[in-house]
Amino acid sequence: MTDAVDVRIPITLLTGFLGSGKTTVLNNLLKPSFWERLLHAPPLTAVIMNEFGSIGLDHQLVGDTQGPMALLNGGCVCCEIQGSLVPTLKNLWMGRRDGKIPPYERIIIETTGIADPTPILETLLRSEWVAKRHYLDGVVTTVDAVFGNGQLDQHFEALRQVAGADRLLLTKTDLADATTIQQLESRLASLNPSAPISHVQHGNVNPDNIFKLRAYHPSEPVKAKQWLAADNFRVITASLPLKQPSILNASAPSHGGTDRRIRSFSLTFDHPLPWAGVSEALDTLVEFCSHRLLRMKAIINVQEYLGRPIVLHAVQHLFYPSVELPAWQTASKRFTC
Ligand SMILES: Nc1nc2c(ncn2[C@@H]2O[C@H](COP(=O)(O)OP(=O)(O)OP(=O)(O)O)[C@@H](O)[C@H]2O)c(=O)[nH]1
Repeated sequence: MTDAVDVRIPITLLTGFLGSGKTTVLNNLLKPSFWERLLHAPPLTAVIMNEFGSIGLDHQLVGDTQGPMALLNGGCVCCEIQGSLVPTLKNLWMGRRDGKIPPYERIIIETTGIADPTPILETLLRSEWVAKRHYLDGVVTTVDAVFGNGQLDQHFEALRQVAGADRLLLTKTDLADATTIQQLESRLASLNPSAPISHVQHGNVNPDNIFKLRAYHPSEPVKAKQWLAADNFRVITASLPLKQPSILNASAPSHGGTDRRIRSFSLTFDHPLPWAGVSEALDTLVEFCSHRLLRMKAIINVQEYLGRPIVLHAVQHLFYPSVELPAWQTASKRFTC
């Protein structure tokens, strides 16, 4: 599907550990004055804020917003109140359809600081009702430049927020020294090689790092290449046959080798692969490793579809329908995932 025909509403998941600057970023994005500087009309945005406490406070910190705001309080939308997300999206959508709320063009969901984004992604991607009317544009994670390292050491949620991100915003770089920032950046790159990292001070973010990421929706070869960011991964060269224990147990050290709980790697194949083999390998991956798999992205050169790259992605055990791209961008047609 291309931009021209996809009229569904994009959803951005804004996550990040406690106090890492999510609301500060959100606040800026919703301010008309922020967009005036960019000579751009602010997109009318609906916000869903999830707060842990039964009385939400964050929404009171959000200034002027022209779009609707929905609050999900009293638990985390990744677990206790996971079931509230789709009804909230439905209420917003029906209000928009019936003209009761402004016709918002996009949605930002701000999670709690201790949310695991993966179950939220699952909820969004699994619901047919949601998928018909919305698409997940991407996951944006804020990381505190001062406390980020310690939070990654101590809180598994912080690791998962980083590992599941499509963009990483390193916040409070005005407060951290250059060495701390550099060390944290290389740790983030090792945890999630495919997510570009931007420095953000006081929420002053470039909207291009938040919107139109189309992270689950690569519609052109050029975007697909950026989306995969395969060059940043440690490569494991694999050979046929696909269904090999070595692939399933692949555990290449991450760049820094410090975060043993989450590792990232890529596999490349020099020759086109038979679809049956790919499919069997993926089934095996789901059967034996899905509980350990956070995210998978692939561009595959399949024997049966020569010349047409096939894009695949998964969040945990959930695999999404493959997308066929019109052509390969470069001469390289290696299967990378
Ligand atoms: N100096 C500095 N302070 C910042 C920056 N970004 C955020 N802050 C401050 O950090 C504090 C926490 O920021 P929030 O935006 O509320 O963080 P949050 O992630 O929404 O927090 P929770 O909702 O509690 O998880 C606030 O006092 C912000 O003003 C920054 O880049 N530099």
